Amino acid sequence: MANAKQLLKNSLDELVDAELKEFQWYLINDHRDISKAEMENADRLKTVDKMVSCFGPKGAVKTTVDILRKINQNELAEELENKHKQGAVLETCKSPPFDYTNTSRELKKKLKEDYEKILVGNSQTGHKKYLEDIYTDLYVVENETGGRERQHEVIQMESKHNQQDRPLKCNDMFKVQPDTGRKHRRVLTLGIAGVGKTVSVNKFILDWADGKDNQEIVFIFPLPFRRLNLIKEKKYSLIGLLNKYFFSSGELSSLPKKQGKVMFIFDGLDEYRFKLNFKKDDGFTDVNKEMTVSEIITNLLKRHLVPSSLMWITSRPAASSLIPRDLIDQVTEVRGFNDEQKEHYFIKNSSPEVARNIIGHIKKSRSLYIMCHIPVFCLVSLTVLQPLLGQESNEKTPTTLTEMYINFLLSQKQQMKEKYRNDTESEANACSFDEIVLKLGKLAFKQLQKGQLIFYKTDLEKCGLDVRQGSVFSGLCTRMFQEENHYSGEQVYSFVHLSVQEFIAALYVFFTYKNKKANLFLDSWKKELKWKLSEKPLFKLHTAAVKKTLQSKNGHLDLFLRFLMGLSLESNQSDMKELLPWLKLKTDMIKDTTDYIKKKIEEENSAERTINLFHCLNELNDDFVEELQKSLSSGNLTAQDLSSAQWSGLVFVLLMSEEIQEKFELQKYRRSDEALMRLIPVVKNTTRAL
Ligand SMILES: Nc1ncnc2c1ncn2[C@@H]1O[C@H](COP(=O)(O)OP(=O)(O)OP(=O)(O)O)[C@@H](O)[C@H]1O
Repeated sequence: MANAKQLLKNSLDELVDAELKEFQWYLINDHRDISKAEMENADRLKTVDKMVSCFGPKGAVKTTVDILRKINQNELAEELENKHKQGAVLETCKSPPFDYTNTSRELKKKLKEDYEKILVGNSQTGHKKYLEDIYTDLYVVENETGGRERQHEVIQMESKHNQQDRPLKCNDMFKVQPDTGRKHRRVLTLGIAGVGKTVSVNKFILDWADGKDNQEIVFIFPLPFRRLNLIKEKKYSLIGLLNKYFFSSGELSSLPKKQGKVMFIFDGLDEYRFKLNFKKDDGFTDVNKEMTVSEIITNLLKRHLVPSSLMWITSRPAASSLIPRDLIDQVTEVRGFNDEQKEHYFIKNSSPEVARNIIGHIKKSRSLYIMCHIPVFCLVSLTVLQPLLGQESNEKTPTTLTEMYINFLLSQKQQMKEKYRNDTESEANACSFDEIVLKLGKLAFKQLQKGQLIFYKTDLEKCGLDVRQGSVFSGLCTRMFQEENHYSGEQVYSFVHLSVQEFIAALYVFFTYKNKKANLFLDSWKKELKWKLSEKPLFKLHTAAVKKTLQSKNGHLDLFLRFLMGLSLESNQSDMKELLPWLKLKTDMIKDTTDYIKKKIEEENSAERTINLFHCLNELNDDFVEELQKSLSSGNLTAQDLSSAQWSGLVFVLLMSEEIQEKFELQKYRRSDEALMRLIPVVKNTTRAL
């Protein structure tokens, strides 16, 4: 029996050249993923290959039938349709189960190449390291009730009874659970920014591609949301999408049907820019049917498409509610490094001597040591502290998020200077680091507002950045997804880590306020004028930023807001001056802002948002512990209702607070045994637990 490619070739052979041209014209105009250039000199064979790689075999037959009808080749269309149907029937009746061994091997080879190295966001421009060399085990827990919706409070409280977080190995996440004998098929993994979700996913993929674990899975398809954003509203069949990303010659024509043989990994739900509509009752079951990426995702999750597949989704907690919890079998949380893992990270990522110095140094500053439970802070600490290690005294150790990132940028500046020291041509680049930071800031802010985390050359140019300048990429911004260039013909860029984009965006907003007297949240000159004439412009800027942040459904401005608050603190501004020498210093009052945030905390329903507002108060050096206690006991932030990820956030913000070191009024928090358990790290660090 002829395969789809042969059938298509036979049909196109029947067309004369002018008809073929007309056929290709429809192909280009009806399907945006086939470009004019690709069809320019394409003969029949090339046209067939292109269609199969874009739409998959079944989709290509359907497309051909449709176009043949449009060009009045109805008989040919019918013949093709019938022959293809007969073939499909024969195949299901007679053919033995499809052998996926070679396709699986090919996928493993590709994924190994793609995932064996990760970009390490330090100043060695776009430097990649072997994942195995930097990877340190993370603390991941199983948490069945984490982040449940409020309407399920009763069930949540019941199921939480007697339940504790269980540490879990990522590689075991989809295996039969030893205690219950169950196998989870839809897992949602939560974790705060930079805690290691992407790295965990990458390690899982690499271990599979290397043949080390989870070998019963035949295909793993990593589809990061960041990359899916690039597809925009373009329609693909699932098979077409997989062929586009993983099989350049379009050889994937079907998927294994047995349970657990195919796995989809969607990393970074918080970064997805399109709506996921779970209410729409589309029920698409055909892997060859063209649909939007959002429809592919919702239909996979609702078990319409490839119902036997495994799915792993990762997200920052603020965006986790975008997926209805009844579609998820298991929620897990990446908690970052425990103390032992932190130290192991530094040992693995530097020489033993340097590691000893760094560990000694961060241990002296309790807050910094705590912050290092987040791997991206370990990375920042490594970058910031390495150059300081030669000196005897380590004057100022950063203690807040904002201080850490200011220092991170300063160290980038220093390293860039050293890099270009003997390079006269590039010296100019090194000198204008501050200028580059502001231009990158403009880019970061504009794009962050739109929820855009990857940009094109034109976006960079609009902000005055010349991509040919090597320094643009120095540790802050990087070229990414090389394979995308292949399809779109355009280079794609992003910041080395989302938190870097969030920080630089805040720096830009603050600098524009200070030096240009402008409020970037205002959209009309009338509002701008009113703001300029107001008595408290900084307060007004802050309130606009808080409002905007609270409006966001997926919390995409949360970290930005924390940075903006941190930068407004006078003590941080002298460090910033080193970064941006022409920054105008003037003391601003922040009391109005802290009062406003406290008012918002009282009004806010979402625990995530409330915790972020507490973080903001902490960045502003406010003594907010009283406030937090009030929130917990008033029921506004009810202790029993907090999910695991929310507890982590709360404990983190408590540990960061200087106030809590002095005294910690345990009785005010003790609403349940569980609450007490969760707060143990806080108690341990308190000099006097009341
Ligand atoms: N297990 C690990 N071992 C070593 N380094 C790690 C590990 N996990 C994370 N890192 C470091 O921290 C950085 C941030 O981690 P990652 O991108 O996985 O965070 P994330 O949770 O996906 O964050 P976000 O929500 O902001 O995307 C990595 O680029 C890496 O340098």
